[in-house]
Amino acid sequence: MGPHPAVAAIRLAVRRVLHDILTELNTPAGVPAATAVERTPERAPGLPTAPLVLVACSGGADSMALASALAFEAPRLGVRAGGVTVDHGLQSGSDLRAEEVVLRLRELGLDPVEATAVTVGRAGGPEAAARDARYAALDAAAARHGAAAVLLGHTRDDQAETVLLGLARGSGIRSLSGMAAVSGAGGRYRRPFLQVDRQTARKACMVQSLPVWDDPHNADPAYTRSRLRHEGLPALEKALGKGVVEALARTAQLSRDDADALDTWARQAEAGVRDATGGLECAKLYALPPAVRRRILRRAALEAGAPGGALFARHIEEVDRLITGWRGQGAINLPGKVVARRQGGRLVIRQG
Ligand SMILES: Nc1ncnc2c1ncn2[C@@H]1O[C@H](COP(=O)(O)OP(=O)(O)OP(=O)(O)O)[C@@H](O)[C@H]1O
Repeated sequence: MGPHPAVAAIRLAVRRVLHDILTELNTPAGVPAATAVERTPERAPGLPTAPLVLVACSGGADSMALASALAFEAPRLGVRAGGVTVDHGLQSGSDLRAEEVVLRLRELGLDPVEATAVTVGRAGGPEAAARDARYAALDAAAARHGAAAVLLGHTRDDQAETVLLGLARGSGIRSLSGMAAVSGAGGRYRRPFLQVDRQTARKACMVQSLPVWDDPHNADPAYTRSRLRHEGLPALEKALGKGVVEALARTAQLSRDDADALDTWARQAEAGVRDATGGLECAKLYALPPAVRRRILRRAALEAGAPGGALFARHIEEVDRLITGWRGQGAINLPGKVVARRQGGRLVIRQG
């Protein structure tokens, strides 16, 4: 008899990502994919060591399921599997819990395994500060161990929540595109469970008798994401039906593809709207579709020194009116002391 369907689903998701990682490792600089690494689970002495893949594990159901699937699949593909848990130090006893997670990961057969403690600052609010500290620690661990990739346990439900948060910001399809399956420096971070729902991950832990830890923050209504998880999404499901989570996750993928295509178009179009001195020509900008034009304007504002996190859609709309609704209006002040003004037929965006 095969594994429980939930276990089969999480293993398949991880297997696919490990295959991707191996294919990329075997194709540096366009060399056709060799399957040497895949065919030699046990390495002969003298051969380079097998690539290492780490799982970032909080001890919660999603990342414990991920760790168990990695522990199962990695040796079959000639990959070494390790784990890292980050102690945010935000609750008393968090260090003991981190040690417990380390033990569980070791029991699964992962090696190396480590707990790493971080100090969470305040910048950007509690969730963002914890996330920044966590990724810095995971980056450091990946570099220290020379890991080829770090797996994260975000599920389809997390993706749906991220899309809704983006929708509420009202800043275009990039913010609807949720989390990428591959992100970080050199594509370090992988999210194998973006198509796997939270219930499946939880079930997989249950049937494998894996103890999981439920983070009290996940149920704390002080956190926006927690309110969305426990109040927002259930209300949407009640009103729109059960398929809403899947539809939101699909929206993420479609939006990401659209946003990537528009970004590429904008990069290509930019060369055509600049004059010999690099100035932006208003008439040529006017002729472009708004989605492309606004991307060029945003890039120009960022290049001039406007901070990305403070540059909102409404700022770009204001600048856009210098092109599309020109009636002699004055300069537009943007974050980071950047100023956009129209001078003759040129748009000038610069600091000060
Ligand atoms: N303390 C931590 N140490 C290591 N990795 C973490 C930690 N917290 C989160 N992660 C990683 O980030 C992913 C997303 O975490 P988040 O807390 O947003 O979601 P979650 O649904 O609660 O996940 P989980 O059930 O695995 O805790 C986790 O699945 C895990 O891979």
